[in-house]
Amino acid sequence: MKVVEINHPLVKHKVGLLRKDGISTREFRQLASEIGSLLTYEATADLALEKTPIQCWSGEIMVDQIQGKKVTIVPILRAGLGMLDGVLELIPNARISVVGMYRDEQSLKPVSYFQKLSADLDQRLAIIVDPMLATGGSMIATIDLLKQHGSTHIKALVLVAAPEGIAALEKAHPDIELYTAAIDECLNEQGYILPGLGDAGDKLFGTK
Ligand SMILES: O=P(O)(O)OC[C@H]1O[C@H](OP(=O)(O)OP(=O)(O)O)[C@H](O)[C@@H]1O
Ligand SMILES: O=c1cc[nH]c(=O)[nH]1
Ligand SMILES: [Mg+2]
Repeated sequence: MKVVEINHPLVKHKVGLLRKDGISTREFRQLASEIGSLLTYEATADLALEKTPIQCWSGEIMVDQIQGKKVTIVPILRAGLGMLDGVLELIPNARISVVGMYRDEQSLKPVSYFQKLSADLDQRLAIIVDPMLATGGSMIATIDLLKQHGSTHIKALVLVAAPEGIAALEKAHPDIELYTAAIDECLNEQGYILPGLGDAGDKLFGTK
């Protein structure tokens, strides 16, 4: 599995701000979205281009356009919504496939509760967004679902990844690519990432 930890200074700076205890909902939302944009920029660097004729002011010319069907962005509810606007800033014509998944607090296993996927998944790049890769269970279940519906080209964008989650993802889906703004130390006994961000969904939605 290709794992890319983004070391761009803007990303590192923004992740540092995200970790601050007592951060406001507004600031957490803004930073999650901004880092979502920066991760998207990196993750789309290898998209294939094709030459297309256009009428320019100076006559007909050939310009570069992204090849193939439109990308589908896959936010994992709830917390993935916090990165969606940032991805759409760079890919405004993307399709969106919504997957509802929460992690059972006791078993730490993912529980699926909603799905509404784009058509023609077999012909689109799928970019999954979720701030946290902890045990990896939610991401693995989402990729299982996308593959069952035909996806073959998948990239996952997360703000913070735990080594345990990366290892589990690599075992289950070695063919995907993971882009993360930080690889942290470990999980605690409750399955939270250390040092991590705390509960990203609660921080984005102002719950708890
Ligand atoms: O890698 P895992 O161990 O599966 O944990 C990560 C998942 O946990 C969080 O979601 P949560 O279950 O808190 O749902 P929420 O987004 O609705 O808050 C997070 O946004 C991931 O989806
Ligand atoms: O650290 C973690 C782990 C799972 N979900 C979160 O929101 N944070
Ligand atoms: Mg949560």
